[in-house]
Amino acid sequence: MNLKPSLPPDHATIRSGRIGVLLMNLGTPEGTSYKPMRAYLKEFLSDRRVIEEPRWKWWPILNLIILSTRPSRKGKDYATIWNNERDEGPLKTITRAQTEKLAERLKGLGGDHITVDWAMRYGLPDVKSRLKALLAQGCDRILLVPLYPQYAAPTSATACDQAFRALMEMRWQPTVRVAHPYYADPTYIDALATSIRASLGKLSFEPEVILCSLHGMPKEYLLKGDPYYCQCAVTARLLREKLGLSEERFRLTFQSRFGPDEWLQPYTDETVKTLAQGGTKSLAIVAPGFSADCLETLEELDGENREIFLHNGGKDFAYLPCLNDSEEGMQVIEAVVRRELMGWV
Ligand SMILES: C=CC1=C(C)c2cc3[nH]c(cc4nc(cc5[nH]c(cc1n2)c(C)c5CCC(=O)O)C(CCC(=O)O)=C4C)c(C)c3C=C
Ligand SMILES: [Fe+2]
Ligand SMILES: [Fe+2]
Repeated sequence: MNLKPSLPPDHATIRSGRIGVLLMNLGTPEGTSYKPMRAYLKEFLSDRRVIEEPRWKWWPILNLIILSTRPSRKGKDYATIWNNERDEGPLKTITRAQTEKLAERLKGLGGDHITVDWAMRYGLPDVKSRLKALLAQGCDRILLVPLYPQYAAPTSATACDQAFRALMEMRWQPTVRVAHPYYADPTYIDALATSIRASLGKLSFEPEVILCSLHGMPKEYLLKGDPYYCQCAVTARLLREKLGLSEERFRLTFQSRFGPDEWLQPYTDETVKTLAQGGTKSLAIVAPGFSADCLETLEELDGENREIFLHNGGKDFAYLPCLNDSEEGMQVIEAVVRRELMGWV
């Protein structure tokens, strides 16, 4: 029996049978001058997953106040960490490197059936165009990997929203999976501990206190049910136990507060100041919530918080780098992806 339908001669040929893995991170401006900075901040801060204020209330604050001053101010901050060789933010450089290394590491798994790509929630390369590129290559199964160890609506959910919005326009949707947050995965905790020990080993001093600084979020989002705070607390506890440190020496704090509302506490900058003023002479900060170093780590932690510590009586300060595309970092991303691909390969 012939099961093949007879197709009209102009029937579209659509490639299929491949698996796509899309690494997704936050995004970065296209340049540090006013215009690209404004475009980036406007896209970011217009996202209802990030700012939950009603539109009528938020629109004038954003357009008349924030977007008139913040682009120039933050542009100067970005300029201090910019990758001038590639003319891009470090978040892009590192996410691209993670993608290339992951593709290499997955070669044994799916032969040449797997394509690994990357996209940014805000700015470029955008999620929709990278999804379309995967489909064009014949990926009819796609794994979305938000590169955030801890789930938060303003990061993981909005990246997935963006992917789902693109899927809404497709006649033939791929089968889609979303990687689970990996905040408690032993591979992640082990990788962090190994990386922290190695970084500490290179220092000329032993820090009295290590701050485990996670990106903050309005406290209200936690009260409304976002699991981010609890996942951060689990990561910090597991990491502290793995490193064998007391609660006094290894402390969870939250950085990058934005706007007048209360955010998750304790705040990193206030803790740094209080410690320095209270006589702590040596301090290290690690930021395990970021899968790649970026403005929030390189400028805010290694720049601003270093200044705060040294100006308030501190003597020795170190910022310990993120996992990035290091061997440990790649072990984590590979483990997450391999687990989520089970049943597909
Ligand atoms: C205003 C609300 C914000 C929430 C809520 C928020 C949550 C959140 N963000 C990250 C990760 C990153 N944020 C980064 C930059 C950044 N974040 C906000 C605002 C919120 N973030 C702004 C306005 C900016 C841009 C810089 C600035 O103007 O201050 C970055 C760095 C991007 C880069 O290019 O380097 C990351 C990464 C997480 C994990 C999170 C979780 C709740
Ligand atoms: Fe942020
Ligand atoms: Fe910041």
